[in-house]
Amino acid sequence: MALLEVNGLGISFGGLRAVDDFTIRIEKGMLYGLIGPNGAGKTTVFNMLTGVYRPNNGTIKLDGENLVGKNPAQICQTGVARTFQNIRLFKKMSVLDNVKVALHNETKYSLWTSMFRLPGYFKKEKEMDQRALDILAVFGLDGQAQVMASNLPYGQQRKLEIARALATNPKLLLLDEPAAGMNPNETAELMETIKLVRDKFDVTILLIEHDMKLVAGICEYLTVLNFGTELASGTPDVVLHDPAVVTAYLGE
Ligand SMILES: Nc1ncnc2c1ncn2[C@@H]1O[C@H](COP(=O)(O)OP(=O)(O)OP(=O)(O)O)[C@@H](O)[C@H]1O
Repeated sequence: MALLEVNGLGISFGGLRAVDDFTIRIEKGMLYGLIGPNGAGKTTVFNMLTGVYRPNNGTIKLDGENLVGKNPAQICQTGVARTFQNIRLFKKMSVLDNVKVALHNETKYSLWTSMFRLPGYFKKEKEMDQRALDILAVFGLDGQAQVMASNLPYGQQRKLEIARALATNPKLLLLDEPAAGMNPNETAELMETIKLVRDKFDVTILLIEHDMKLVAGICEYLTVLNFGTELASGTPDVVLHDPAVVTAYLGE
């Protein structure tokens, strides 16, 4: 059984069929790319996978568990985490706290314990500090744990977003244009980080990206969307040379 199985997914906004009959299977541990021209429906697919939009048609299964009809918090608990096209960090919070907020997904101490700061509270907080620091270390951000998120350079803010998503302990990580706004050096570094994340956190990754160097460099399989429907699917060397895909990108 594939980790993610999506069949016949579709959604309309008024008269616009934004996504139609979208079908995808992603095996555990895969690095999968979802690409396509602007407005093709890629982010809408992410919004359906994460419960932001409820699809009009189709099924979504993660490890065999149905996701359609669950809300975003329930889907996060099931094991799906995401980052956004535009950075959505808690800008006035420290780097460490940005990650700790996501760890609260699994904190189990009682309201009583936290209100009265009982010993269990401090023990749990210390454990969480350490877990957050361990995650940050993978991104080389542990040294900046106390820095305010908004004071990090752009490339590091993007990494912090990925670190925060990982703190929810996902099976499936969705990255929406992780290289957007990055310079070539930052993008090259990000490519290594994404590969490291997949291996170190034993996570499956589906990413949307316009940077074809990144897509060709790290994705093992691709699906191309165009006007809400699948244009092509396959390995990058085949898909990126497909004349229909080239034409869609050039807008001919
Ligand atoms: N909430 C909404 N209401 C109305 N139309 C929407 C809504 N969300 C998305 N759309 C439309 O659905 C289509 C697909 O949009 P989407 O953002 O998924 O494209 P995309 O492939 O992610 O594009 P980009 O690469 O530019 O981010 C667009 O025509 C968009 O305007």
